[in-house]
Amino acid sequence: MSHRADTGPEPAAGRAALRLEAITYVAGRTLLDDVSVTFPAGRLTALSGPSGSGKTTLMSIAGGLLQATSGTAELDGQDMWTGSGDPRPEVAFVLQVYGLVPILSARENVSIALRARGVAPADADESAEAALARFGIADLGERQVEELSGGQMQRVACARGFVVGAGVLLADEPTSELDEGNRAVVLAELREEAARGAVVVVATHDPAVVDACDLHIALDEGRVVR
Ligand SMILES: Nc1ncnc2c1ncn2[C@@H]1O[C@H](COP(=O)(O)OP(=O)(O)OP(=O)(O)O)[C@@H](O)[C@H]1O
Repeated sequence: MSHRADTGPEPAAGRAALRLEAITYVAGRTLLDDVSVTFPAGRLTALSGPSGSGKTTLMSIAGGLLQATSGTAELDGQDMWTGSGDPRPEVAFVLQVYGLVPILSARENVSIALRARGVAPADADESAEAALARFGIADLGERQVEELSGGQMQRVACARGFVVGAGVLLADEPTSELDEGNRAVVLAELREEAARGAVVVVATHDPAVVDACDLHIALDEGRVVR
């Protein structure tokens, strides 16, 4: 793990960290093998590794979407697995396949993340618009998601993940469809979320994204290799 003390804010004293201890995940074969990693609050952590190395599986366990076969994933001593596959409300994802509702508008897709957390619809819509603006797509709010390009969809997915102000933000390849300018925007926003004190993890194949992070964990064939 590399520590770049010269970048990013100092994590607030006593902030929570997301700790994964001896995580093994078996689905026909062993996809994760005795993985122990800590994702600190207030830091941007890159998770790299070849395609199929287990990044998405590890993030799914870290966020409580998937139950590990053995081992623990805890935030401040609290188990991330709630027993149902529904993540805790403080967890937000930017998913690789976006997970957007194609027939809803961009704004509605972002707004529902807040409505699901009990935010009143008008307030949720207002925050959704602001979140779309963070990613330079304020003008696409009314457009149905199925009419958008891949990169535009990815930015809607970012807006939906970021709008929550989550304690734990898990972004799976959030820049894979983006040009350099938009990648820089997403990186700056990830940095902002960490500065707010969130645990921020970004799975990526992109060396420029790894470089922009404070910490770097690499997987290969389900094992931590750095
Ligand atoms: N539910 C499942 N059952 C069986 N195998 C699975 C399951 N989910 C993922 N896999 C396999 O586990 C391995 C790790 O997948 P994962 O999606 O975690 O990798 P990744 O590092 O995120 O890859 P990529 O960079 O391509 O997104 C792959 O070989 C994949 O085919």
